[in-house]
Amino acid sequence: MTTAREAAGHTPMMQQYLGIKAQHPDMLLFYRMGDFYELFHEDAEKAARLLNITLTTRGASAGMPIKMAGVPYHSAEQYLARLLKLGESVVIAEQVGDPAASKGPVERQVTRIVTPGTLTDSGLLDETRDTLILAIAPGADTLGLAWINLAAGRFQVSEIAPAALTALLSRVRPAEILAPDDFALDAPCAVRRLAPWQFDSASAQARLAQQFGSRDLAGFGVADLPLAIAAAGALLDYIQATQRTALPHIQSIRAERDGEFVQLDAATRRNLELTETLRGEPAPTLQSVLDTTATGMGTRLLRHWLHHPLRDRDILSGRRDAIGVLADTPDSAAAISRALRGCADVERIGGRIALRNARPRDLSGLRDTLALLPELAAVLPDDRARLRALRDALAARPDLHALLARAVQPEPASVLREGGVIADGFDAELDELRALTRDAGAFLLELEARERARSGIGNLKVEYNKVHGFYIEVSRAQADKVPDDYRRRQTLKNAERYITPELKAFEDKALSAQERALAREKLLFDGLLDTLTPHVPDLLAIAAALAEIDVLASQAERVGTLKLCAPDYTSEPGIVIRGGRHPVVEAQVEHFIANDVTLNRTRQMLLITGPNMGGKSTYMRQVALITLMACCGLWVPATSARIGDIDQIFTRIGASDDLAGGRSTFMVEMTETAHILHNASANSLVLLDEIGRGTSTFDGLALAWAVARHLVTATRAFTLFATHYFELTQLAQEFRQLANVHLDAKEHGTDLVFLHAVEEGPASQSYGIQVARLAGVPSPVIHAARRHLRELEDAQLQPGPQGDLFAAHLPNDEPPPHPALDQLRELDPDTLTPKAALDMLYALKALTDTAP
Ligand SMILES: Nc1ncnc2c1ncn2[C@@H]1O[C@H](COP(=O)(O)OP(=O)(O)OP(=O)(O)O)[C@@H](O)[C@H]1O
Repeated sequence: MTTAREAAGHTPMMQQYLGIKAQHPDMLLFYRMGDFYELFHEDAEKAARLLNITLTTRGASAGMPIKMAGVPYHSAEQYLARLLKLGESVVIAEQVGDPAASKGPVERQVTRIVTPGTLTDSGLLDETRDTLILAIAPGADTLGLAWINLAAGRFQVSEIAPAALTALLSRVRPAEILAPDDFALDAPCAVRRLAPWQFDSASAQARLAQQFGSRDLAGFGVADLPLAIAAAGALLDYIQATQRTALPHIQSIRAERDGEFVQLDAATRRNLELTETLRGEPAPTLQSVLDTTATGMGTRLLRHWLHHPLRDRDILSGRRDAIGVLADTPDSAAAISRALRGCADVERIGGRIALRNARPRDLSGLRDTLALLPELAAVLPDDRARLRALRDALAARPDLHALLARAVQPEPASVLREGGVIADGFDAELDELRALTRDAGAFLLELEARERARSGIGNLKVEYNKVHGFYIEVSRAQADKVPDDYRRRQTLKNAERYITPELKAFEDKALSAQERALAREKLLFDGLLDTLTPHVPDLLAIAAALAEIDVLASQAERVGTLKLCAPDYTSEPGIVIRGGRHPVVEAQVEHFIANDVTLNRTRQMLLITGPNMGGKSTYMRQVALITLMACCGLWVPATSARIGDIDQIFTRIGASDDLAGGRSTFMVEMTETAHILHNASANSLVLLDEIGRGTSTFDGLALAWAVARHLVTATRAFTLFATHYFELTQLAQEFRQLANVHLDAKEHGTDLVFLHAVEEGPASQSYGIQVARLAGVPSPVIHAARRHLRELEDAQLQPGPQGDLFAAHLPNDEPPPHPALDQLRELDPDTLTPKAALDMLYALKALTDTAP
């Protein structure tokens, strides 16, 4: 920061700059100078590095050369986009004073602050995903969270345990996080630090109530979430400070309910490649296979659905049935998609209207979209409640269309400052000013004819250019014939240019008419935004309906193309899928083999064995993906699917180390396993792929064995457990809830053919060496491996440590459950009198003395 004393030695302009910069020390300041935004000092160095632009110096201030880098005003947006992608925030200071009228530097003001999480400009936003900003207010053992999609005005809160933060961040995916200075956070996005006092719950309550125009927050169902409210208050203040305008489209706040979503942790979201591959690419993923939506709104909603699978069966069957109706009427689904292709991004336009940064083409796009709504409503089938509700939402605002049709030119200019936005006939004064400019042509022709006659100069011309305005041009040879009232304006090599009092008077009128017309257009445009602002909530409701119709129609199209079926939602716990396929792998192989799965209370865990490359991972993932798609209300790649209530999906798949986080491959594997064992319930779906392979064989085997056992007996989660430890298949003899299934391969001469069909029972062979040969491992190595394998197999026939490990050792290691535990399980504390409770305590104590 710069003190007044330090600033004193600087030029007046630098003093102004430093004054503004001192208010925003941790953001880049774009300081407008003529046609450039300039950055100075450290900002200049940073921008030069990040944007690869030239770093120069400019004069000196306080005896030091000033480092400077600049970007042209007209292409500033592309530089902004790059900085925001890198997580930087940018403060924009514009010239607001009149350079001609001001002594000293022109007055400048911060007009907006662009941050990664509060973007709303169409040029800067990614059309395919929501941009969100999230605030964290930490409490003793709870975190208050609030996040907002500013472009759409959606405001959400939640309170969670600190351990659940990573999962929530991987779901919400904010572009920017606000957190108090002292809160330790390692986030994959821009983090802005605020002072802890900015997260004050009491003032936040008042601030939010004022924003929503309500007396208190009782009506929003958030009153009992003080930390979440504190986060919401800090967030709202920050947004207000960056946008520097009212936020009329933020009208309510919603708390997420416990158990609303099927929970997925961060690793599971990644492993299932819902919207990004493990390498971070957008395809091939579940979204890339399913997304045939026609609008950015549809793409974003589908992405949101895939990341927010629900447990509310009414909503899910509503979506599923609507897709079914549209799939049965392919003509209307196609007509809907056609109409949607003409729709603008009403959600973001609505947001920009509210934030007063809408552009002319936002309004023409909105007008054209509103015009399409009746057509869309007419082709939307109405024999399902969900579709009827969506159709009603479309019928909302014919009056707004009429207004925009009258007010905005059919193809308005892209920016307001050049005019050509407001339609003729909308405003009498504008029409009159435009007529003055337009009629200039006729007047000038008439003047030219008159002056030729008056002067007798046949080639006299009346013309205009930007620098000199209007003039009469006469060739040098004729110059002595000009009348007396001609005043010389400019001398060229072969011609003289003149002005007359009449032409001067016309010039003043025409130029000022043009300027006044532009000012008038600006005024009318602002007026239009004023008129539209109170209707933004209606526009956002229309946008939500368009997005959902888009997703439903696109999924109806997918039903036929990808051969999907409608899932059944049952109250019985479990998952039963017939003819299931992996939607992404299926698109990549020539002939995909469909497989069944049955998981229920008597068949809780499937232990999957089979050769490498056999299809174990594919099979497990397809069960998770089909379950997840069903929990999004989508049709699924199977011939039938019955899905019980699933509360969470966990995956422990694939090896990856987290070197940056200081965790080895095995450590990551065990951390994820621990997380599953702590958090999975009897209604969870758990996928475990080759647990324990990252360590020595016996350690790994013993761990895998114990994990499987715990999941079957204690957690009772529906589990798919793929393993190369054949020894584990013996567990099926111990637990009837555990079944062995396997994938197989057949050797055809030197070839190995994978069958990809899931069969009951354990696998007989692993074919690891054959797969290694297919992969091109040199034949001496393959031969040596074969020889060694035979030796190992011979050694195994002798009683050895491995046999001991499973036949006798480990199972007997487990002590039988203590009888006191059984008594405790039977006990119902609510029905005990104090006396009985005391007696029970003595009885339990006596048991611990006698039992082993
Ligand atoms: N059901 C199927 N139908 C057709 N092809 C399949 C099927 N399942 C898997 N595949 C093909 O086999 C390849 C390997 O499958 P996957 O990775 O699931 O094997 P895996 O048994 O998990 O192997 P590993 O034990 O080496 O991890 C897939 O990339 C796919 O091309």
